[in-house]
Amino acid sequence: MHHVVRRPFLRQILHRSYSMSLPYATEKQVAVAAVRRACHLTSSVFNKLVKNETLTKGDKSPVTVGDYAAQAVISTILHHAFPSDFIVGEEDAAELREESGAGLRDRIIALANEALTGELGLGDNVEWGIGPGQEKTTEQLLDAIDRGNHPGGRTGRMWTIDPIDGTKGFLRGEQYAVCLSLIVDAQVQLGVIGCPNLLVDPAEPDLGRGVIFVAAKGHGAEQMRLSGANPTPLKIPSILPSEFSFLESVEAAHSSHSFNDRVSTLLNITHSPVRMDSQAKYGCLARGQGAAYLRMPTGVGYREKIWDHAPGTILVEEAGGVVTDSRGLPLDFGLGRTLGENFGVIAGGLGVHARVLEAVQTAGTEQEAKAKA
Ligand SMILES: Nc1ncnc2c1ncn2[C@@H]1O[C@H](COP(=O)(O)O)[C@@H](O)[C@H]1OP(=O)(O)O
Repeated sequence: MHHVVRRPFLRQILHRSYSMSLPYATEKQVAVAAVRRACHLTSSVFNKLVKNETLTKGDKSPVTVGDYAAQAVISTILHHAFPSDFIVGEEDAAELREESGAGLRDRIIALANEALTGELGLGDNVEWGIGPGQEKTTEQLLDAIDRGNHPGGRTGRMWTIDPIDGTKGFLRGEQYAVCLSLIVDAQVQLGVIGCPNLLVDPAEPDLGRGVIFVAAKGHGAEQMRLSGANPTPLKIPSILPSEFSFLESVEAAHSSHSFNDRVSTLLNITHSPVRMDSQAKYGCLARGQGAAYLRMPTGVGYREKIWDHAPGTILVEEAGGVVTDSRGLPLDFGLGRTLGENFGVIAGGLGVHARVLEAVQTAGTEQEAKAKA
């Protein structure tokens, strides 16, 4: 009798301390498992279709194949674990449902099923629709891709998926990222960024490549191996690095290199910027590689997408840094699928961010004066 009375109480206490320690513990496990499988998928697409050039001329780009298949995998896992959550994903399956899309569709379904049915790994759970024997039908996988059509907004639980962020880097065999975030009532609660090509430790190249960055609101940021092993907390150094360099896009069309040059000059930075595709830049910043990430628009009209910044923003903030737009305003993830009125992105450690913001505003004023003259 004594035993029967005590057990629920104990369970209650255990549950309370567990949920106090990490309110989105299950979401974190599911998100890491989904990103890990998608990373293996995109690496295998690269090895099969890009490196070995097995695509024929009429085939769709390997990016398209990887993008669709990775979104199908992540969305399927999320739907099994959290059936009522919404998803804001980059892709929809309209093209794959057309008669002319049959070849592409078959390839994507095969890849997605291969990724979903792989052996269970560290922390995996069969209830998330993964593991041997868990094949899905074509219709189920196309529906999974289409579930990414949520318009976003200020209220509710929604996941953002960018199945291959940094498509140019993916094709060059350089950096790209598989990105996932959970947003609740417009606040990012969880961010996971898988970087299959990123060195585990730039100081020790022998450790190899393949990293997953994870951050949960109020609970810090960490880096782990693709397998989930070796979770290591991340903290942006609070002092100004002696070798200050910016992280910036490789693609000049995505971020103004000349504006960054001017900001560097204003800050007396002598080191060249580190150019890298995708949200791997946020990951590098969070682990102290590069002092700030600066992304200024190259023209008017392009609106940044929430899936391109939600995981990176929480990662940098949880590592002790600050992320704002070029006016110093927080990024607003509650305006729909884009960041709306936010103009540019500045990310950096606490002190560094303030200095970069000041220099960005000076460079902006100069630019406006020049345009008027
Ligand atoms: N004109 C643009 N300005 C800023 N970002 C852009 C622009 N065009 C595309 N992007 C986005 O930049 C991201 C990659 O950024 P990075 O240069 O840091 O690797 C992609 O998600 C891409 O979106 P999309 O996938 O719609 O092409």
